[in-house]
Amino acid sequence: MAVTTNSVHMCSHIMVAKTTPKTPSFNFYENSVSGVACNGRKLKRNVFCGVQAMVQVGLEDSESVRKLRVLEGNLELDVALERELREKGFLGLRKTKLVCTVGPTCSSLEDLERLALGGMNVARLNMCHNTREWHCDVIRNIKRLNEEKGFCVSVMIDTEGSQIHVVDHGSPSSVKVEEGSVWLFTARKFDGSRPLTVQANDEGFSEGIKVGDELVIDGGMACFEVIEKIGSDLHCRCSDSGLFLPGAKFSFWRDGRLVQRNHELPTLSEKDWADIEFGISEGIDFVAMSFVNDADSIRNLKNYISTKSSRPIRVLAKIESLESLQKLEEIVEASDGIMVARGDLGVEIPLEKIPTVQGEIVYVCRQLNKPVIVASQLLESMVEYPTPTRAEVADVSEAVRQYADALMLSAESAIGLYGHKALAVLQMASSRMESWSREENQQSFLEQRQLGVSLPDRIAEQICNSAVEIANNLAVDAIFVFTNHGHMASLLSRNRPNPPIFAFTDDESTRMALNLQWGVTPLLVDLLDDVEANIKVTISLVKSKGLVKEGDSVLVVSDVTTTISTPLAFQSIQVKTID
Ligand SMILES: Nc1ncnc2c1ncn2[C@@H]1O[C@H](COP(=O)(O)OP(=O)(O)O)[C@@H](O)[C@H]1O
Ligand SMILES: C=C(OP(=O)(O)O)C(=O)O
Ligand SMILES: [K+]
Ligand SMILES: [Mg+2]
Repeated sequence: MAVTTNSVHMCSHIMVAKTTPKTPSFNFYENSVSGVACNGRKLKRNVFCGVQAMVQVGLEDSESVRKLRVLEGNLELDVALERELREKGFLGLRKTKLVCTVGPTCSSLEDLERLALGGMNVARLNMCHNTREWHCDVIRNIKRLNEEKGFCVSVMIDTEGSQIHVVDHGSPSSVKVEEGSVWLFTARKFDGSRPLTVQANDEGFSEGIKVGDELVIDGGMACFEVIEKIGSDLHCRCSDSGLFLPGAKFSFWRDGRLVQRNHELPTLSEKDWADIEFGISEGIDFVAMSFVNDADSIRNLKNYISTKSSRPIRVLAKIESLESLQKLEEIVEASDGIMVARGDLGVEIPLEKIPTVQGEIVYVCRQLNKPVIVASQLLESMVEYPTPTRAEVADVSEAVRQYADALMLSAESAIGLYGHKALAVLQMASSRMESWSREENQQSFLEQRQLGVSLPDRIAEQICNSAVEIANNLAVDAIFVFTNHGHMASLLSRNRPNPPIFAFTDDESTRMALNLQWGVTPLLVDLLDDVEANIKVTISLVKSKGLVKEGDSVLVVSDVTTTISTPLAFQSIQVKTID
């Protein structure tokens, strides 16, 4: 079949070829995709099936056709992953990625190594806390583990952002609020703590607030009714007793709806910009931007980073306000990934809405092919106890069932005594739910998004959708993908295939970014210009590590250019049986 458009010539081949034991060449037989599928049975040895779509790019596009470096290679495989692979085999590999917040109880080299061995894929540094020097030491420790011990842990900084909250006076960790008691909320500073007085960090905290509005602390820790407003000060009577925790956040409600206020606080404060600058100089992989309210702030930061850093840094948008939910699609499109920041989100939307909103965010991210992290309070009780509540395990399992790319620990790892245990719980719960989902085969069909997507992108998407269907039907042991910027790897991941995806790249920042994508094991390898040679080299490298053996089958997807003099971009699928 050949389709000709103005600047792009496209022809698709579907081939099945069989080798004879002694000759390396293939005899090709034309066949159809349905002829390739073997209804879940394993391929016989020496059978080679291939589906290829070739795109001949017009001359004006030839510059953009990527060239791969020609170098015989060395395979960099994460040691924690290698261990897991040996223990559990390909199908047993955990697909859901794990993010750990690093804090005082896990910041030493030994503790970080323990977390890395326990499956931490990304280390998160919350710039709200501690000094830049402290964060610097942590980042250097992680880089050291990666370089010296062969781990592959990416680094994320999470900006402090600007938000209205209670100023912490260093008073007892929690203050009791009795029903009927009347409290003063003010932005005025005073020394030490004063009874029944709460200081807000911003003068505009009560702008637009009226007598009769409801003031909710931390999404329901305590509730007040505004009974008097004098200047910017509010007198409030407690209507539902509870607790004030340090740095408590508040939201105002009127007639059952959040009072949205466009206060003047910028998404990135001066301190945030300085922290980002610091992150760039330390070679971080991700910036998670707190309190994103529109796509512009994401685009600005991405532009800024591209002018300041020679190495790409992925920008993740934290969805933690009502406004960001209202502009979800545009924010997801503009960002490199999303964090469902349930802690603050639970202050701005009713708690009972969190599970469905989380499901929607995860779904939109998958549609738009962006990785998504489900964060906050997953195993909160493990901050104090060595075992989670059953409800927490159910919450973790639900996030895995929704096919989130990653799960995140916050205080559990940052200040808890059982951070490594919490990580093990995530590991076990996600592996269990993944295999259950696989058995249920609840692969939900992805709508085909056609609008606004260019033809080469659509080809890559279709190739990856078909590749995953073939991989699942043939029950191959693994999917190999050769990728420069991780695009094909993420399109494969988006289909949540049964076999693991091994993404070979020679770009270090691509490798670190792919650490956040469901089911993708990113490997750094020197790639050759020749697709067939890359396949040969990587298979033999993986084989030499004892990770694949004779009779195993792998499906290979590549989106690299050819060596042929006419510029050709190949996107191909092949199934190889190891011999
Ligand atoms: N770098 C750090 N230094 C000290 N404490 C930290 C650090 N990172 C996190 N924490 C602690 O862990 C808790 C949970 O982390 P996180 O959820 O990231 O922050 P927060 O609760 O402020 O939103 C924080 O409240 C804080 O007590
Ligand atoms: C992850 C979150 O952000 P932070 O911990 O920075 O408040 C959250 O609010 O859930
Ligand atoms: K933060
Ligand atoms: Mg938050």
